[in-house]
Parts: sequence; C-alpha cells; structure tokens
Amino acid sequence: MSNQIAFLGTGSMNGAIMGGLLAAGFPKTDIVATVRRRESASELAERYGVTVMAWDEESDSNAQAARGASIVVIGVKPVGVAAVAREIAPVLSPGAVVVSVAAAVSIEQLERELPEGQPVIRTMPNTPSRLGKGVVALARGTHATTEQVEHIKKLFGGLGLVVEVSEDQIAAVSAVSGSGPAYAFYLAEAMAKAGESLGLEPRLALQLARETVVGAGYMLDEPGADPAALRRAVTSPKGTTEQAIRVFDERGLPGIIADGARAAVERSDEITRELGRAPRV
Ligand SMILES: NC(=O)C1=CN([C@@H]2O[C@H](COP(=O)(O)OP(=O)(O)OC[C@H]3O[C@@H](n4cnc5c(N)ncnc54)[C@H](OP(=O)(O)O)[C@@H]3O)[C@@H](O)[C@H]2O)C=CC1
Ligand SMILES: O=C(O)[C@@H]1CCC=N1
Repeated sequence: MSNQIAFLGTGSMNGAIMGGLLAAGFPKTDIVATVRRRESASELAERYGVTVMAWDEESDSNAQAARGASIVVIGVKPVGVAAVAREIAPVLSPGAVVVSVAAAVSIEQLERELPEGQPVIRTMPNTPSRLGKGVVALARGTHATTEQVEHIKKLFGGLGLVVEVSEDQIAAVSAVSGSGPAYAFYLAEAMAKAGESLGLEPRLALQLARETVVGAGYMLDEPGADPAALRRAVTSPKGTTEQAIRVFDERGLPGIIADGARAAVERSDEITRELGRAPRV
C-alpha cells in the first residue's frame, strides 16, 4: 500500500498534526488534506505546501483524498464524523487505518459507518503536536492489528508523547491533555489581567505572563521534572509567593480545576449520547 496520509477536516487539530508530521520530516508529497471552504484550502496549501481540496459534494473531495491512502485521519467536528466516514467507506483500501481525532465519537459509532473489518484507531491529541510537544493518547479499534497500532504510535511519536489507553479513559484524557493547552493559555490570560490590575501596561503584563508560562513549561520539560517540587523552589517560606498560593488554596483553585475537568467529561458523554441517537442516513 502507499505511504499516503489523508487528513479529512484539516482545522486546528488535524492542521497541528499535519504540521507536526511535516516538521518531523514526513514528505509533503505523501499528504492530501481536505477542508470545507475554499479560503481554508488556499491558506493551508500556501502554509504547508501540501495538496488541499475544499469540500464539494459533486467532486467528492473526502473520498478522492482517502482513495489509496494507507492512513486516513478524520478531524472534523464530532457531529460531522459519521457523514465523512460514510463518504469514504466505498473507497477505503481494506488495510487502510482510519484514525479519528474527534472527541466523544466512540469507536463503535465510527466502525458502524465503515466497511466491516476496517481498522480504526481513536485518538485524543492536542495542539502542541504541531511543535512536536504534543500528547497523543490512542485506543485501538476492534480490527486494528498490533502492527498497525505500533505503526501509528511510531508515526505520531514525531508529535510528542504517545500513550495507549483504553477507550473508557479517552474522555478523562481529553479533559486533561486534550483541552489542557486551553487551561494553560487561560492561566496566561488571567496572569496578564492580574498584572494590569496591579498597574502594569497591558502589553508589558502580557509579555510577562506569556514568557513566564513558556519558561515554566521549559522547566517542566526537563527530565524528571516534578511540578510540586518546582513550585516549592519558587515559594520562599514566609515570602510573597506563599501568600499568592495561600489565596489560591483558600479559594479552592485545585477543586475548581477538577470541577472544570469533570464538566468536560460530562459534556463528552453527553455528545456521545446525542450522536448515538442521530438517525443513520
Ligand atoms: N482543537 C483541539 O485542540 C482539539 C480538537 N479535537 C477534535 O478535533 C476535531 C476538529 O476540531 P478543531 O480542529 O478544533 O475544529 P476546526 O473547526 O478548527 O476544524 C474542523 C475542520 O473541518 C473542516 N470541515 C468541516 N466539514 C468538512 C467536510 N465535510 N469535509 C472536509 N472538511 C470539513 C473545516 O473546514 P473549514 O476550515 O473550511 O471550515 C475545518 O478545517 C473535533 O472532532 C475535536 O473534538 C481533539 C483534540 C483537541
Ligand atoms: O473542545 C473540544 O471539544 C476539543 C476536544 C479537546 C479539545 N478540544
């Protein structure tokens, strides 16, 4: 089979995976991508130099892209996954691995739209994959062989940390590492706002917050880094940081983050149920 990868629905997440693979040396000529709008197609083709097709019922772009590909990565919104799977089902090579990055779409929901026996791998990636600093969790579908799973793990190894999990852990993984970059950006935003409220110029406050979160990230990236130990190294006894952390603890910030993650899992379960009820067409 070819080494061709088809990215179907190449927005924030699939774009980050594609960008990460290209940066890791995957050849442009072995990638075909699809999007919905023509403007997105031109932007993406210009940015990455790959073949990008806009969605068009007449030209059947998803099927065209998937035809002959050995790996097909579906990256549309959860509600659109079944329709894309149905579009490509007639053209998939029997050994092609269908990888889904969609939150909340179960392996069963995807497999039932594909030819019997089609190998499927459900993943939960995150956007730092573009920089090779991502996390990709994957769960194998009913017909994915160990060899296929190992191949995808090796390929996605260029995107960052790859972990295999059971499907019932994917929603929790999503609430930590899938959504997690947004939590870190939210923290940077909040720190910048705090700086402004203390009288710093907005531009300076943002610069300080951004560089601090980046610097802390680099420290976490060192081998064996422990966030609690790193935090303690900043927190002088009877010093200033201790007072800030005391307020965070008193206001229950860890519990608030846990509640947020739980709400993400609940939403994932709710979407899965909604998709389960959607009539097949
Ligand atoms: N964003 C993230 O951090 C993460 C997202 N995910 C999952 O990734 C998936 C996509 O999310 P995200 O990337 O954020 O969303 P985006 O809206 O950024 O990307 C969706 C892409 O799908 C394209 N598209 C829509 N309909 C079709 C179609 N029929 N055929 C081909 N392409 C189509 C859109 O085209 P156009 O650009 O023209 O509108 C767009 O490029 C979701 O299922 C989400 O759960 C998983 C983990 C993390
Ligand atoms: O917000 C979402 O639904 C997706 C899944 C994880 C990150 N983004």
